[in-house]
Amino acid sequence: MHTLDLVAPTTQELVSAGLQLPVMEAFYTIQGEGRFTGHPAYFIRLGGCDVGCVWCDVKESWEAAKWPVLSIEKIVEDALAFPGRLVVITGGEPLMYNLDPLTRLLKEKGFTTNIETSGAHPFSGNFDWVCFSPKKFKKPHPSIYAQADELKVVIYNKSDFAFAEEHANMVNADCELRLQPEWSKASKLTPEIIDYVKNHPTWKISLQTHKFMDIP
Ligand SMILES: C[S@@+](CC[C@H](N)C(=O)[O-])C[C@H]1O[C@@H](n2cnc3c(N)ncnc32)[C@H](O)[C@@H]1O
Ligand SMILES: Nc1nc2[nH]cc(C(=O)O)c2c(=O)[nH]1
Ligand code: SF4
Ligand SMILES: [Mg+2]
Repeated sequence: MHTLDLVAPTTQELVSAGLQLPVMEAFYTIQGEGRFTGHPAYFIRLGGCDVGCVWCDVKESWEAAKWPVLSIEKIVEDALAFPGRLVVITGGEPLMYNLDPLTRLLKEKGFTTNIETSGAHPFSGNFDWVCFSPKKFKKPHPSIYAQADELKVVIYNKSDFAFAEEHANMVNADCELRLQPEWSKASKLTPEIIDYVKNHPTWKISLQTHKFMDIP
């Protein structure tokens, strides 16, 4: 005799569907970088990254299994407790996950949705602003180029200027172009970036202003 069991989906299946996601931390702060510098924003930092940047400032995010898996309803409910309605989804590498359900729910609740991504995985989600920060350590997925509203390249050594220009040639013509000094080398690199931007005025400089303010 066969019984037809209704088997509850596993956590892994719910994560694959984007209905539950590993969250390293979520915090209300001031966007420190890029186009929305200075704007109050609620950051959702998803756990897990396979890009491996040597200078990454959140290496503790890399291992997804370390972080609690939360339902998208809980993630959005937590965001609603703060007065701001700008959300930044970051990580880790947020595009490791299907972001369609989370961004759909955030937009239903009235949030503006921004993402910080290396573009190393297929694009998903409904975003008002896509900040694409390509990395030499893992090639971006082709789906990111048409989506990027902002290209933000971290400058760690001189060869990164050429890497930045290569990517500028692949994004849409209206994509905003920014160069951001790698934090630990910022005192040496910032004058070089200032010179570069003055000589290549399609670029702007982006600083990690939250680190100067000593806020998350
Ligand atoms: C920690 S990453 C998380 C999102 C995604 N994995 C990415 O790299 O875009 C957020 C932003 O911080 C930048 N970033 C990370 N470490 C940095 C550092 N040491 N100095 C300057 N920017 C850094 C990244 O390039 C990215 O624009
Ligand atoms: N204040 C603040 N601004 C940020 N902009 C991008 C960040 C990130 O880690 O994705 C970040 C962050 O960690 N804090
Ligand atoms: S892609 Fe982003 S989170 Fe991943 S290692 Fe690089 S900077 Fe860190
Ligand atoms: Mg950060």
